[in-house]
Amino acid sequence: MMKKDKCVAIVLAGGKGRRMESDIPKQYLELNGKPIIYYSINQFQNSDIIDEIVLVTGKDEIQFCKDRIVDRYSFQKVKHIIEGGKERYHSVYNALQCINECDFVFIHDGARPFINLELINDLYKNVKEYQACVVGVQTKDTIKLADSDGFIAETPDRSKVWNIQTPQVFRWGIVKSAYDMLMKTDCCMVTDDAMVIEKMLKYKVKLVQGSYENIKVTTPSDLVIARAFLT
Ligand SMILES: Nc1ccn([C@@H]2O[C@H](COP(=O)(O)OP(=O)(O)OP(=O)(O)O)[C@@H](O)[C@H]2O)c(=O)n1
Ligand SMILES: C[C@](O)(CO)[C@H](O)COP(=O)(O)O
Repeated sequence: MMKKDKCVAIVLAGGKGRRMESDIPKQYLELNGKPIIYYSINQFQNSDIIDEIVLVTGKDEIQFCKDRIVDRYSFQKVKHIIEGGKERYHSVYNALQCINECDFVFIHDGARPFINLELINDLYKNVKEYQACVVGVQTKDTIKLADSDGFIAETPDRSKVWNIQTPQVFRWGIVKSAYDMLMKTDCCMVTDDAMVIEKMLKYKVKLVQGSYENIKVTTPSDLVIARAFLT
C-alpha cells in the first residue's frame, strides 16, 4: 500500500481495570506468557502504516513499561511513554499533547489485544476517505432501550445497532480540535473518541466492519475467552 502520511498510534493503558478485580491492572496480566498490552503494540510496531506510538499508562507503571515492554520487545516505534488521566478521555487528551503534528491518529485500547495488520490497513483506507472512522460489529442480540422504571421503552432495529470497538481513527486536525473543545466544557459522559467528534464537531464518523474477536478484556470471563482465542 502506498503511504506518505504520518500516522501515530495512541495505545491506552492508563486504566485501573477495576472490573477485572485483579492485583495488577488488567493490561499487564499475561496471555501466553506475554502481557495483554504487548499484543496490540506489536501489531502497530509491525504495521507499515504506523510511524510512531504513544503509550499511555499509570504514573507508577511508566518505568515498568519502558523496561519490561518497550525495551524488552524492542518496540522502537514507541516514542513516548506518558502518564494517563482520571478518565479514558483524559488519557487520550494527554497523549494528543505530546504529538507534534501528523496526518492521522489511531486511538486504541491496550486492553484489546486482537487487532491485526489487515484491520489497521482497512482503517487507514477509510480514514483517508472519510477523515473519521471507528471499528465495530453489528450486534448479535436484540437490543432494548429501557425507561427510568426498568420497563422496555423501545426496540431499535438491530441492523442499525453496532458494538463499537477500537482502533478509532481520525485526521489530526479533527481529533485535536474536538478534544481541545471537550476539555473546555463540563461534558464528562464520554466513553469513546467518536463521541467527542460527534458532540464537539457534529462530524459524521464512518463505521468500519471489524471482528467479533476484537474483544476488550474487561472482566475475568473475558480473560478466559482471550486465552481460548490464543490456543
Ligand atoms: N483513565 C483511563 C481509563 C482507561 N484507560 C484505558 O482505556 C482502555 C479502555 O478502558 P476500560 O476497559 O474501561 O479500562 P479500565 O478503566 O482500566 O477498566 P475499569 O473501568 O474496569 O476500571 C483500557 O485499555 C484502559 O487502560 C486509560 O488509558 N486511562
Ligand atoms: C472505547 C471503547 O472501547 C469502545 O467500546 C469503550 O467505550 C471503552 O469504554 P469503557 O466504558 O471504558 O469500557
